Amino acid sequence: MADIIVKIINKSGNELPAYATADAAGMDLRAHLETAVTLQSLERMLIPTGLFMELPAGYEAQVRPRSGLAIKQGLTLLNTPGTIDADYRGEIKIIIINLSNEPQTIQPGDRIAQMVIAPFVQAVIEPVTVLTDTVRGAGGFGHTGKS
Ligand SMILES: O=c1ccn([C@H]2C[C@H](O)[C@@H](COP(=O)(O)OP(=O)(O)OP(=O)(O)O)O2)c(=O)[nH]1
Ligand SMILES: [Mg+2]
Repeated sequence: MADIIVKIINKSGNELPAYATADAAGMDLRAHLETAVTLQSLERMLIPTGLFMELPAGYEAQVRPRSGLAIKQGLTLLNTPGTIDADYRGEIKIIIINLSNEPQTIQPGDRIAQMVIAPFVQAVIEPVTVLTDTVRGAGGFGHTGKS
């Protein structure tokens, strides 16, 4: 299988994103900060990474929370999974929110999120007036498994 090449400009001074283990799905992303920042309970903040990327056509990057930060500090991503488009050339930024009851501090270089590279398809939208019948029909939101 050919390598999927992701071009990255790193203006952060932090190490480049990398897979921590042989079969890791995500690469951790680090905060590009001059000084530590503190988020109050329920406060959200846009944290820069200092990274600028060029993904191959047909691929996106998904920015996801780290489970350790979520369980230990209540820090998660407000828009998870964040979508990085293949044609985006701006800085990758992370929307962190503090869902804990206490203030939480992020230090420069902290690993605040992880990034998964994934293929996607662009669909062709076909407007119609009737959809095909199915067993499920309009049932949803806990519809199955009831007698
Ligand atoms: O967590 C995120 C989400 C998005 N982006 C960047 C890359 C993405 O390609 C662009 C637009 O993201 P999105 O489509 O989610 O935002 P929008 O609110 O729809 O803005 P736009 O109108 O620019 O698409 O912002 C990030 O850096 N971090
Ligand atoms: Mg958009």
